[in-house]
Amino acid sequence: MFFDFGIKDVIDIVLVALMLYYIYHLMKESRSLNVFIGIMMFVVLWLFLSQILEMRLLGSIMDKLVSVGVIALIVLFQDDIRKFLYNIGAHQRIPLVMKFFSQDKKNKVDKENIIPVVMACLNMSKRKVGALIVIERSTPLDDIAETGDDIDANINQRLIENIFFKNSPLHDGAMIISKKRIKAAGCILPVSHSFDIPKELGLRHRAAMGISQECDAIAIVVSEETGGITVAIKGKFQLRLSAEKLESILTSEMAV
Ligand SMILES: Nc1ncnc2c1ncn2[C@@H]1O[C@H](COP(=O)(O)OP(=O)(O)OP(=O)(O)O)[C@@H](O)[C@H]1O
Repeated sequence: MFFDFGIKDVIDIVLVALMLYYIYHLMKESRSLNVFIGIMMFVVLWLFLSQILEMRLLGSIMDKLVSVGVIALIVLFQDDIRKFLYNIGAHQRIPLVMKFFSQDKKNKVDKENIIPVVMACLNMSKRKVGALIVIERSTPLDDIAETGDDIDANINQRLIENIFFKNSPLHDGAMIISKKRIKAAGCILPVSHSFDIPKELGLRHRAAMGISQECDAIAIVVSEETGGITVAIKGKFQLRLSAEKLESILTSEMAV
């Protein structure tokens, strides 16, 4: 048995080790480290009892628990599994595939649409009007848009400012910009539970981070408290932006 051990087995072990390390990191981030340790202890005990000691009765009971446990884990960790699969998809994308699935070039938000967004953010920042704007890229945001109210209007600076005006019925929640249109407002975004977000940033920023972690959308926040403009892209914040910087980020990101 020992002599059968070959290069394939080494690769197998390395891949399993990498997978366990990745799961360990994911669970640590989502505060589920104790669950991970519990699962590992159960698996070691199961292998020891059923494979090494060959206890058939206990082994078969544990086999059944493992098959039910896998379903329970999928339900318990559906958000983390989703994030994990999204990360794999995002890293492995080949440019050609990306081109195939992404929006038509003519539907992509361009410079003409970026200016009104930037100007609206600048004005709202000066007046400390809170705002949360999400610009769709290759991942469709239809499910998010459905949580708010349909707008379907041209991207217009005054309309954006009007929507986020404090007494407007749609000022709460996020605005979705898709295919050169303001698609919806008052939308609910997934909130990030990351520990890395500075404590002074509240739910609006957490919601921007949440959507940017789940897809390739660009989220812009204007803080009601400080007037600061922040952008969240792929799980990273760029804080305290000037209008010029916001414009250059949007222009370069939309060109990708
Ligand atoms: N999940 C969410 N999806 C969309 N919008 C949200 C979500 N959670 C909170 N918001 C928006 O954020 C507002 C609350 O902002 P909060 O003061 O907690 O955030 P903040 O990050 O500190 O921003 P600010 O600096 O503007 O105060 C809500 O009134 C709502 O409009």
